[in-house]
Amino acid sequence: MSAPQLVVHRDKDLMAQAAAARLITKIVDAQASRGHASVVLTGGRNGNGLLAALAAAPARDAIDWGRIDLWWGDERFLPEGDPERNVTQAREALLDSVPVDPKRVHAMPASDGPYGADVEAAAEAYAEELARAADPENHGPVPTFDVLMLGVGPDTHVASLFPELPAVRETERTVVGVRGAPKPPPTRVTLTLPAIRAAREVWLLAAGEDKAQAAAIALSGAGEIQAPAAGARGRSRTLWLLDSAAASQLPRSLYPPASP
Ligand SMILES: O=C(O)[C@H](O)[C@@H](O)[C@H](O)[C@H](O)COP(=O)(O)O
Repeated sequence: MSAPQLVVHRDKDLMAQAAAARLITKIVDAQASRGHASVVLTGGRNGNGLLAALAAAPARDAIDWGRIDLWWGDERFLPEGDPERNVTQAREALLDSVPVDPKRVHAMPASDGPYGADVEAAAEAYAEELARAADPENHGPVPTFDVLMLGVGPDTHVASLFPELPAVRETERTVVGVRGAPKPPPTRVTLTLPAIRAAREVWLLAAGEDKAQAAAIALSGAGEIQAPAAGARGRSRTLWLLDSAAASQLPRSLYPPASP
């Protein structure tokens, strides 16, 4: 696993715009070299801010929207269409504005879907959907995601992997149900660290003063059980995208060199 790389932008808006530009390039390159792209989206303010910036980006339609698979790192286990669901917010921010192939938008099950209120069954169903889409050559339980994005919570949680809770300790399953999450709503579906670490690249999004302590903890050697963001590593790249407020408590040794 590669050591995390850090890029710090002036403020939240610039971070979202720059991250969106970075994502466009990554997707276009993946489509050029492999014919398709596979991206995992994240919920939250930073995640949705990036999607909104992507929707407004001049180069947006350099992406072939019919050849991209979209997955989620986690989902709030609420009824279909609930405004608090990550997929609802992603549709509003971006997906309703671009011609994605609905069969390639892989939303996590809703609490009024085929599994009802059984969040573990919903998680198992999503794990099976991931396994069906896994690349035959690598026989892995999930596709080789080109980019997996994660917002970072003030407590260092990523996806719905919260410090010390059972989900962050999962070492076998790729998707699990979460009950009693400290961030409402309490019931969620989430990828686990083994699934996250199958991605080629993991991008962690942290903007705002309220992320400064979490970034400093996660990047200063904390363990993944106490600081789940510390365990979010990509196979070939782990990239932290911060704004200067979120980077304000980083050890000086970590802060990227000032531009010459
Ligand atoms: O369902 C969710 O809430 C998100 O998936 C969650 O993991 C989010 O990314 C972080 O909590 C950061 O959220 P903010 O960017 O809003 O701080």
